[in-house]
Amino acid sequence: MPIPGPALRARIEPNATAPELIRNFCIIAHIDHGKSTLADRMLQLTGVVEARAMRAQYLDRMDIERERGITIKSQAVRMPWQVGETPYALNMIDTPGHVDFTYEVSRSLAACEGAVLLVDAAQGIEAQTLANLYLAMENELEIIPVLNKIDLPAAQPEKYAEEIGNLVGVDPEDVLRVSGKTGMGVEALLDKIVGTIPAPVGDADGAARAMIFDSVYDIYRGVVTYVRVVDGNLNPRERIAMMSTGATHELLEIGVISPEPIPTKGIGVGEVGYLITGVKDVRQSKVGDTVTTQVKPATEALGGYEDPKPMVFSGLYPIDGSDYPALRDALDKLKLNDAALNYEPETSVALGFGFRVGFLGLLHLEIVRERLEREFNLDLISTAPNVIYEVDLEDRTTVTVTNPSEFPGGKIREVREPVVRATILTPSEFVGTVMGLCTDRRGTLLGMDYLSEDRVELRYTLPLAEIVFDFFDQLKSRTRGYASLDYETTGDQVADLVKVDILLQGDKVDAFSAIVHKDKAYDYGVRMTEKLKELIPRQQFEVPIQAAVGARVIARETIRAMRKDVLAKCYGGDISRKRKLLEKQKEGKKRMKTIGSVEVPKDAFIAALSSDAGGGKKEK
Ligand SMILES: Nc1nc2c(ncn2[C@@H]2O[C@H](COP(=O)(O)OP(=O)(O)OP(=O)(O)O)[C@@H](O)[C@H]2O)c(=O)[nH]1
Repeated sequence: MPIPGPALRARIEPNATAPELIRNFCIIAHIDHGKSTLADRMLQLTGVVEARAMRAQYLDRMDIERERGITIKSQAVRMPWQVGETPYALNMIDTPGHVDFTYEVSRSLAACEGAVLLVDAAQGIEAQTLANLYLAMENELEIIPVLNKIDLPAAQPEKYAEEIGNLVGVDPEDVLRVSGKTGMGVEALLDKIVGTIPAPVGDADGAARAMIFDSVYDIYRGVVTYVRVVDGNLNPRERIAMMSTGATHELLEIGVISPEPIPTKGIGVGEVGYLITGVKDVRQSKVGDTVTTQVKPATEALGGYEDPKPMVFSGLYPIDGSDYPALRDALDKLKLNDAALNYEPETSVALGFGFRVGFLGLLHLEIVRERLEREFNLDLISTAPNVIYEVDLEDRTTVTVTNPSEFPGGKIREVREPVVRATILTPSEFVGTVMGLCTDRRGTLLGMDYLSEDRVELRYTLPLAEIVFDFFDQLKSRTRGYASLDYETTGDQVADLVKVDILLQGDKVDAFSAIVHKDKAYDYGVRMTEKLKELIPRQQFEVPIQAAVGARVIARETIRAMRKDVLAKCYGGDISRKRKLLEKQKEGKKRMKTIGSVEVPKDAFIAALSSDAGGGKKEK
């Protein structure tokens, strides 16, 4: 994408560094409600990206984001906008809409004074609409409610304007109606942003303080750090300090993004821009941290900083053991660009050398796994996702378990599991179905409210282990896609949990072990042995499959031996057919992991848990 020419650059570099001419806002919404498309349209309307250069969802740079149509990394971009004779600089932050990335959303919100709350006019308010609205209100942002996709025949603007008006406390007539796709209403929205969102305030003469709200590794420039300046200013060539660690770096470049990096002479109060210091690891430039200057350091950091904490763990193993060094190097590279990625070496009896990797959630797990396979050409096995358990033993010691194989065998006094507070929005017709699913996943109803005559908000406490795998898929499939989910961790609870082991030919396969509630152990054992019987191909010998709790076998299946050699029917036949069969067999072996003497398909480790995982009863 070419850097804008002098004419455009002149418009982008107005004297809008004055805080009263700056508006910092973000776009927040439920997944797929149109944030990125609206951002595209704003880029075009403000002339920052000419129509011919526009690719749909311009700001979603990662391939996976574009293929999956979801925004993962927040992007900040500065847009010039004139109201009357006055030129303004609008700093827009397009935020991730997925529950895995709530921390990043919260840091983007902290960099703004206002938020465009976008609601799909054909869907209405969803769970993440509420979650992001509450986050924006916690940050005391000015909210501009907007109905999007009003070009859709299924749009019901009157109905949902009423819903949003009740929620945000504005007259439904004041809810803007736009179409990110056609551009209708977007100019009026830009004017409303200037007229409604307050200008940033700060102490221009104070010690510099800037909040990091994104940090991206670039293979050519090293880490590009996105900041919002609250006090003072930052200038090229001065030394800056990270307040969470005290580390200092020389500022090699500073500028604004519009939509590509444009170096400037510095950024001051209220400005949103980027810093390049030459560091190579995003961990040296943490989202939520405060940047100050070494020469005149601030005494107090800006609030809200947290180290990202992994919520879900999974084992990652190369199918081919000789790929272990390549997997380690690939994780080291991904870590440069993903501050939330945690991993450490792990050994499995069944799978060999691998890593126990911590993720923010299931989408984060899938994205990392896809990137490892696609960008580093690795063939991987990932074991079922686990949460962190705390196990108190009779001898007063406590074991932290992130891998079922670490679950202690001794006398257990108490097991604690993480729980979340879940918000589910559903049409009223599915309330019973949703309550049944939550009860089955050991949920406790906290309350329910009718948002309108046919939309209900349900609030549950649920064990994290019961939702990390396929709760969301089950929720969607049982409500014909209409229900939506958001959750946040709220601590832990004591639970009666046991470890269920799976044995192949009498040998325990640690990669298949799982920690489930005692009441669900039998169902889980039956389902896993049945599933594995389906997934593991017949071998030259009989393969007994057992599920056991400790020494007690609770379920078993047997895979009968294969009667004949694949080549049996083509002895004496044409050589090409024989070669094709052997090729096919070799191809098939690449996707297999040999455990003991049994060949297990790599997907068996996840597929075995599919359809109704999480130890739930056999669901209808
Ligand atoms: N008809 C119509 N479709 C739209 C409009 N805005 C977005 N879409 C479509 O809705 C889908 C989601 O749009 P995105 O802009 O990716 O939504 P998003 O909120 O950024 O999605 P996430 O980044 O995953 O949260 C895409 O297929 C868009 O083409 C609109 O105004 N009208």
